[in-house]
Amino acid sequence: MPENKCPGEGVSMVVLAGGKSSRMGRDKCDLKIEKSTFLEWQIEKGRKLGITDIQVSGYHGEACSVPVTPDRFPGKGPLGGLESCFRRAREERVLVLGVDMPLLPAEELKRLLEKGREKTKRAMILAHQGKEEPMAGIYDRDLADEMLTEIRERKGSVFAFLNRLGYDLYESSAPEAYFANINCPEDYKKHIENTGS
Ligand SMILES: Nc1nc2c(ncn2[C@@H]2O[C@H](COP(=O)(O)OP(=O)(O)OP(=O)(O)O)[C@@H](O)[C@H]2O)c(=O)[nH]1
Repeated sequence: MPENKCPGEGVSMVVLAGGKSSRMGRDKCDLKIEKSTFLEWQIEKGRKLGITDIQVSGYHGEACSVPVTPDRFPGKGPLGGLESCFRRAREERVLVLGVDMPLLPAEELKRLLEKGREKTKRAMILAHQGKEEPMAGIYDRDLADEMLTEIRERKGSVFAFLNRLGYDLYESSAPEAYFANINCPEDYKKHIENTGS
C-alpha cells in the first residue's frame, strides 16, 4: 500500500473547549500564546496535519474559526462534549485534543495519528511517564452511543468509560514540558507567561 502522505487524511478533529475553567477563573480558551488564543492555537495544529473536518466542543465564547458544537447534555463533562461532536464528525476516526494542552506540538499529534492507524482497540490515548492523557487521543466515531450510555447511566467519567471499553496507549518519549495541563493561573505563569511565549 502507498505510504499515506497526509497524516490527517481520514481523520476528523474535536478540540475540547467547554467546561467551567473554574481553577483558571476565566475561560482557558481565550488565554494567549504567541499572539494566538489557546483555542485557535489548537485548531491550527489540526490544519497543519491536513485535517479539514474540525469542530470545537462546547466553547462559550463568540469568535471561533471553525464550527462550534454545543453539548447536547450540558454539564456532563468532556464525555458529553465528545458524544455531541462524534455524531457530527465526517470521518470514522477522530483526533481529540483538549484546549488546555497548548504545548503539545503538532509533530507529537502526527505521531499519535500514525500509531493510531495500528490501534487494536477503539481508542488510543497518549501517555507520558505513566500519566495517561485521554484528552489527546484517537477515538472511533461510532463510540457516540456508548458514550451516551456512560453519561446517562453512570457518572460520565472519561477514564471509567475507557476502562470499560479497553484502549491502546501511545507512550511518548517527548519532553515533559509538552504535556503540561494549563489549568490555573500558576500553570499559565510557569509554562507560558514566564517563558516568553
Ligand atoms: N464540551 C465540553 N468540554 C469540557 C467539559 N468539561 C471540560 N471540558 C474540556 O475538557 C478538557 C479538560 O477539562 P478540565 O480541566 O477537566 O475541566 P474544566 O472545566 O476545563 O476546568 P475546571 O473547572 O478548572 O476543572 C478541557 O479541554 C475542557 O475544555 C464539558 O462539560 N463540555
